[in-house]
Amino acid sequence: MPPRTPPTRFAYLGPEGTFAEAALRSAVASSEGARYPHPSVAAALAAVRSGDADAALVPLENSVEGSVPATMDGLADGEPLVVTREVFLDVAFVLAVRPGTALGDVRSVVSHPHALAQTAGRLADLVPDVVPLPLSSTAVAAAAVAAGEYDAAVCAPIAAERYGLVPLVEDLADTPGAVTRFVLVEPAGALPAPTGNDKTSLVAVVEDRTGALLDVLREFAVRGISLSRIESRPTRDRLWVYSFSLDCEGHVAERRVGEALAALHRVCEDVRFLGSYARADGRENRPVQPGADDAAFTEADAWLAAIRGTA
Ligand SMILES: O=C(O)C(=O)Cc1ccccc1
Repeated sequence: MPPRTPPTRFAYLGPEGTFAEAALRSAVASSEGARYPHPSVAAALAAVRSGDADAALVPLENSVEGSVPATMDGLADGEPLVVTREVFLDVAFVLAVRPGTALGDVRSVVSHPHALAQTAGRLADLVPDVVPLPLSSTAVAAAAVAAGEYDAAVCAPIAAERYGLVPLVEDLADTPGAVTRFVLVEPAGALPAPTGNDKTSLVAVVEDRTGALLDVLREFAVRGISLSRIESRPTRDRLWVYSFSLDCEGHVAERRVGEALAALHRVCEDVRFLGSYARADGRENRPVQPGADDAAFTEADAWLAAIRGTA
């Protein structure tokens, strides 16, 4: 495999001050490339697809709220992209206002839907008469409050500072300790080398028939591959036809994972490979079961070749 050219132009869900920017900063040093804010997840992914950026850092899921649909769907559809890295970030929210605003003055609250969902209980207590409004990111919300369009934003402390706001309430999350999983996405073909502790992501579209999901799961189970996430998403273009978005342990370069993907390719309507990348959630993959490691596959190949007289 030729060595990959590391990305140097990074798109992210902007503007400055988003959690996505913080995740990108934590993963990629300034000396390794330039960061370009984009107004939406779709725009950041489009920048990679058009070649304007080499990679995009976007939120994928949150430990409290679940997946970010814009990212799930943006990866499942359109020109293929792959995840080359996952980045975990602790998120802490503040209720940010222009200096001088008191809680009693707050008539509107804005933020990213995930931030609003994770602070819904506290907001209901603090500003019961306000119906929070979703915007494309926490930092765009902070900028809109600074511009006087709304009274308060749910955002990162750093975003409040960046837009000249003050934190009226700190530690706003209903569930403390929430973690968001971001992914670095590159054009299809980028494949980091296996590290021995990797994950593989994919989307499988199955026919509407009895046992279709079981057929998908079986291909992993018989090869001793553990799944770390599975969820269904509507295909959108076909009514009541679903795709399954999943992460499994292992790297596509490993035989058991490669063979599971090849088997899915045979039995599913469609399979989209979404990348193999180093596991970064602080956990270790389960030990590979006896008979499921690469050496066992190679030995079995030799055995079969001998039977067929092709050795
Ligand atoms: O809007 C942001 O700052 C993002 O990066 C998306 C997001 C929103 C809420 C929690 C985690 C990530």
